[in-house]
Amino acid sequence: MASSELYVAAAVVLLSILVLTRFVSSKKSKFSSLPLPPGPPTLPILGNVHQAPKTHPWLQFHAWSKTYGPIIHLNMAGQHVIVLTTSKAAHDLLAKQGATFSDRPHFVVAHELALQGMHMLLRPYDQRFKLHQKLQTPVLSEKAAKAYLPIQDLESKQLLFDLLTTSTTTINPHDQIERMTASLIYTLFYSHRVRTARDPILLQAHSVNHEFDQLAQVGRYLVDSFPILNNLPPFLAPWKAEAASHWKKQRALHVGNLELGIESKSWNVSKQMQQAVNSMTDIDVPVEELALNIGIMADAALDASTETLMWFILACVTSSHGHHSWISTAQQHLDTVIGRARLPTFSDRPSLPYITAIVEELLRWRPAGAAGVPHFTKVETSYEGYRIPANSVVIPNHWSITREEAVFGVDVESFLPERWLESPEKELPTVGFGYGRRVCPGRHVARNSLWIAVARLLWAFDIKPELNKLGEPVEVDTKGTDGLVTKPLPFKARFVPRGDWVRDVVMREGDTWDVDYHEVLDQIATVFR
Ligand code: HEM
Repeated sequence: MASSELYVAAAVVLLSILVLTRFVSSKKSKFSSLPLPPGPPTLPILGNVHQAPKTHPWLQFHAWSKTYGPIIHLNMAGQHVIVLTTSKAAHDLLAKQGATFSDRPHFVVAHELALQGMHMLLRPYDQRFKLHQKLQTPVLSEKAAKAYLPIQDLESKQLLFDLLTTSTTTINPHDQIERMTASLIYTLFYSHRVRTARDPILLQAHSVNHEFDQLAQVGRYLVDSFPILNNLPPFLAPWKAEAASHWKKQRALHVGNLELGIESKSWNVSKQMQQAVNSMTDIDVPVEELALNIGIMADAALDASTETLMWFILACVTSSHGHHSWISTAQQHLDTVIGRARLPTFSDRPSLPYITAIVEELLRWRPAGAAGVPHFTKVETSYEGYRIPANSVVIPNHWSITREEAVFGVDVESFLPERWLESPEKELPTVGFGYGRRVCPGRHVARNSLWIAVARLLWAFDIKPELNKLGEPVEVDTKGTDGLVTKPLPFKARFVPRGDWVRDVVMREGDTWDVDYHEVLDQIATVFR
């Protein structure tokens, strides 16, 4: 028998045994008299597998929420999946019961083998995770984020310059936006400014992340559903070689970047975190573990920030030819508060609540992680009279949470910044960054990046749809891609300067390549002393 056939035969036998044992092994517990949360009807053994959405799962979860309510139970061939569809349910479980709901589902290939258990987003909620969270907290705190504003100021000026000096006004701005977000993160983390979207370090990160995404595809490896298969010898477990090869690339990327940061002449996050590790006398943190903490943080920052800004451009494009007035309202505010002789700055923030409302609305209208990032509970518990079994995957479905009509109003599909300003007595729940002890630690840095970019882009440009040969606006798809980070499908926009004054200011201030950013970084260091 060829080894692949042997593998399939062994896998089928094990699979049958395991599916059966999952069903017969449920023991009585103090919650066993409670019903499971409601959900779509199931088939024997398969449960809801046949209804599992193949792409864009958040849309099907949202459709189910209309029938089954704020907490839904799915049975994926014995794997319990709980989908939360309201802010209240997500807060009650993931935040208020954080000690129970802060784990992550176990990915054998993508995490345990290919990342040697060191992927920050996928780490189980254990002592080692808490150690790494403790290393991250000071460099991502609100206070630290404030110290990073000069770098965000620099990179957002450069963004305007780059957009203004492209050869044509009709472009897909992804490269310019990604350059800005990458440069912010790589400057802070490694003292490395990114000049173009073709920077070799950025391209290497893309290539490694692309391979990782393939390994992390749900359902690609049987061993992810049945970890016991990992005990098979390597010749029956081809995923082991794939994962080992991937680990070498991850290690090379992140350790290489850490070394770049440590060897640089200025302050950066790598040096700051290395110093924190050195001061811990009782704990050993190997170099690759520190490198992955920083590197995965950089990856998490890059994609989510870039794509949220791409959704902003798309919101402008799809709003500019309708009756929507949020763009002109924002520009009136900018004209009144800023005028035409200078760029908006962070110190204008208190005077520009409408821009802040646009940022919140952006995070609501198109949450970058539309289905959130799954949490996991190892222990059984209950909620609102329902049993939540041990070993459940718990999905905070951001798409439903951001579309709760009782909270946000009936026009949830419209981009309406006003909803964040209209009822200050009834504060809306902020959305998009997850919940509880796994909430995005980069949210302060992210909000600042979004704010300055949104304010400056609206100050400088009318962002309009591409025109076809007949001079009509080209339709843009607003559904976006599948995946952990939901990206707009490629589209083009016209960046039309709002007047000659834009050119005057941006040409004067926007070319930042001569700025001594090492000096700016060394200023940041003073916050940590
Ligand atoms: C608009 C930009 C961003 C969005 C929408 C976003 C969103 C998220 C979400 C939804 C999660 C999962 C939370 C949960 O499990 O409940 C997350 C986790 C994370 N984010 Fe962000 N993020 C953004 C930017 C950033 C930035 C700028 C950084 C770092 C500088 C960052 C670092 C991380 C890390 C390290 C995690 C893993 C946390 C954990 O598993 O405990 N993110 N982010």
